[in-house]
Amino acid sequence: MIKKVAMSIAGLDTGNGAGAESDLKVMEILGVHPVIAITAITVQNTLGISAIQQVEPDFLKREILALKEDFEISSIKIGMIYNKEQFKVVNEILDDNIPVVTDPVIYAKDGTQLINDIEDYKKLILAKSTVITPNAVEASILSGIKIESIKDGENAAKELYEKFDIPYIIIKGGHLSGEYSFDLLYDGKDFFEIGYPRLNNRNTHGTGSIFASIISAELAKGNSIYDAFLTAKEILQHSIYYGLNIGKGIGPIDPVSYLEKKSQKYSVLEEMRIFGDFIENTENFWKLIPEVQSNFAHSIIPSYVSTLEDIATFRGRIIRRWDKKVVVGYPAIFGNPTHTARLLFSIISMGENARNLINIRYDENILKEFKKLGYEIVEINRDLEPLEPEGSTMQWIAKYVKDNFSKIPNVIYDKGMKGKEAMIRFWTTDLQEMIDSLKTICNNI
Ligand SMILES: Cc1ncc(CO)c(N)n1
Repeated sequence: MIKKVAMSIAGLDTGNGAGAESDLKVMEILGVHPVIAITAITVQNTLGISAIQQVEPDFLKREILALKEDFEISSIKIGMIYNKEQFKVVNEILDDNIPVVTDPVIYAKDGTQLINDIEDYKKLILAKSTVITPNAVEASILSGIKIESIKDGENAAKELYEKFDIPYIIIKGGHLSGEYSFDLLYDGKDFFEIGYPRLNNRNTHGTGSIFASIISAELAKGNSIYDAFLTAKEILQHSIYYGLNIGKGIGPIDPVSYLEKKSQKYSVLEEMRIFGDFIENTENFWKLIPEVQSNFAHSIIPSYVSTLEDIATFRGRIIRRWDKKVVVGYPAIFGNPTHTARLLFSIISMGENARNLINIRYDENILKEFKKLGYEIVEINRDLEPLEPEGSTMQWIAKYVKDNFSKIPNVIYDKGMKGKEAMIRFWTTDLQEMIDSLKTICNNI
């Protein structure tokens, strides 16, 4: 196995939010092998930086040379780099044939200065970069142009492009206001702007480092700056959404969640197959299927669920045929707005650790079996359901049960009403528990 190798020249954040560790994390996720030259150790947690120990310039040089001698480096990312002496060392080893992505982290979130000797930095580091990724504040400092709008950002990008002869300028608009957060890329000819809905999440530590690392990793793999920019925006949005609420201050964003969610979705599809096999091979299962047929909703780990896209159901439902055969309507798909998916989503939104939900035929004997298995059962009276808004029944059921019983029992049934078939809905956390319970019921009815 061979991977591209990308070098990160950065400070170490003891709290593992920004800097070298965040570079490591996200580059690994993107399939690049990161190697690190540490410029400084920062004593840092979610509350800020309390001390900085810089690495001697000579020692930094030895780190970089050891890496360059051994590996074929496909891109270099430069983050915190402390002072003039360090700039000189780095400047000497920069090679025109290797893309250099520079994140001018002049100040940390708490205001601590991470890069000193700014005038030297401009000459020795900025001007040798292929891409720079300042936020609006940093771009203002470096260009001398105050940035309060996208138009200002475009002017600052032009100024930086012309003054320092940097091929690509990216200015991040996360610090500006507005419903959308825009970043812009300037290549000397055109502006490319990407906006995502602004997230109000508090835990945003590491955003800048991770953004630049994604650009660097993507360039190392040979992707274009334009594709790298798209990838960075997408992963950043995801990582901020799932930012970690740990520590007493501003917690780290979580790029690992991007991979975690993808792999969970794969497991969910495999488990849909397992559940489908169980249904099709279980005697008497047809007795559980109502007139409107059944479906089964299965979710990724509830703490990762953000929309119906995180819940799978069978596109063709679970059908009882005329000859009592039960047929599963594959494929399993995510984001299908079925009753089962919407009810499971609502139950999860109420804070329950629910992952599986099936609707089955209303029958006193089936309810008795659930009771025998030890489940708590609740009846809801659909006469109480408000008529408006239409299509919100599943949300209403979850809220009604939660309000009246504080937790949501695993078996919820109603006796129907005009035009609505009576129904039992059964949810569990554990898939095997659901299979075992349904198997027992099928054996006994
Ligand atoms: C080590 C380090 N690099 C970069 C930043 C900027 O977020 C930080 N806080 N710490």
